[in-house]
Amino acid sequence: MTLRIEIDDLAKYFGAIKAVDGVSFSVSKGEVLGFLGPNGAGKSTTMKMITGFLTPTRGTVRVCGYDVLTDPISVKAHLGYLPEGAPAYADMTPDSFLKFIAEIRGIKGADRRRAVDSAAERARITNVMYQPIETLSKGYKRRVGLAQSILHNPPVLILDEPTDGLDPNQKHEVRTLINEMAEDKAIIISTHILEEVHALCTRNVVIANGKVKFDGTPQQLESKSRYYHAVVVNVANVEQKAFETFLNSLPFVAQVEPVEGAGFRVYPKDGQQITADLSEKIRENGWSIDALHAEAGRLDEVFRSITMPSTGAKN
Ligand SMILES: Nc1ncnc2c1ncn2[C@@H]1O[C@H](COP(=O)(O)OP(=O)(O)OP(=O)(O)O)[C@@H](O)[C@H]1O
Repeated sequence: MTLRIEIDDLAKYFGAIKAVDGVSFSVSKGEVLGFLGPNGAGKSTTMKMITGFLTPTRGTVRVCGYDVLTDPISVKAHLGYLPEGAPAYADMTPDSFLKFIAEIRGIKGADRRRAVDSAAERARITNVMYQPIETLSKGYKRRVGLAQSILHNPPVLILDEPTDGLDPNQKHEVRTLINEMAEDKAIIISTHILEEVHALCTRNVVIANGKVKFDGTPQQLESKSRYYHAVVVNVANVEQKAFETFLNSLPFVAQVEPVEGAGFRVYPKDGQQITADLSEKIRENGWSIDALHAEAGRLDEVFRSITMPSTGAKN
């Protein structure tokens, strides 16, 4: 595991506002870290500090071993950054914009053409290279931004809400692009779109009020849901009360609740998988199963419980 991004006790205060307040995590090559949190949680501020656009109040950021405070130029050379929203320079074409960025990054001559062509190809914008950026659709604008961020083939990518405001097709395309790049890079994407936890991320950090509330895999995040591994089950020709009593008597069952017109939802003890055991016990009784399916965790519920624990949801 090659560590590419190391963040230690990072903080940024704007006067009395503690936008980021002691954040620590690291990202390795091959990881796509989904940085989740509600509006105002501190995601953009953290990303701006990683990329050297904002100076931390406290703490350190290292990118590929370089400290962002003492070696900002090496840090910028090793990372690509897609800021929130669309790229500036709306009256430029993608071709002139990318050539301009290449120039700033010190890529010259034939290398410049090669870098622009390769980034344009990977971001799938070759068909709009000579059209003013302001006339492009949101999806294409975002892809121009992505092309800009990968122009120098950086080992680290920081993407701030890369799919925000895109339609489902455009979202899918941008996610595919990110997945394609994931293998040999360390990537952080900030998002509040929960479906991206599965579509994109190998790990998630959830922040709220400037502090890390969760750091783990998408599955670990999902397993915090009270619905994780719960099973909805119904049987034919059995009196409902008798069936409920039977379910409650099973050793692996923690709780049973009726589901309107669809039998019962059965919560397992200790989050274990109970589908097979449950179906076996029902068949032992000679009952025939009408419906039986396991539920996934509900990320919206987990997200709420982690970022707003006062709602009383399970944490
Ligand atoms: N330049 C600034 N001056 C003062 N306060 C700021 C500044 N930048 C951000 N903040 C505040 O810091 C907090 C964190 O903001 P940040 O933009 O990092 O959140 P975010 O998680 O990216 O939110 P969103 O999902 O809405 O983009 C917010 O309360 C915000 O108002």
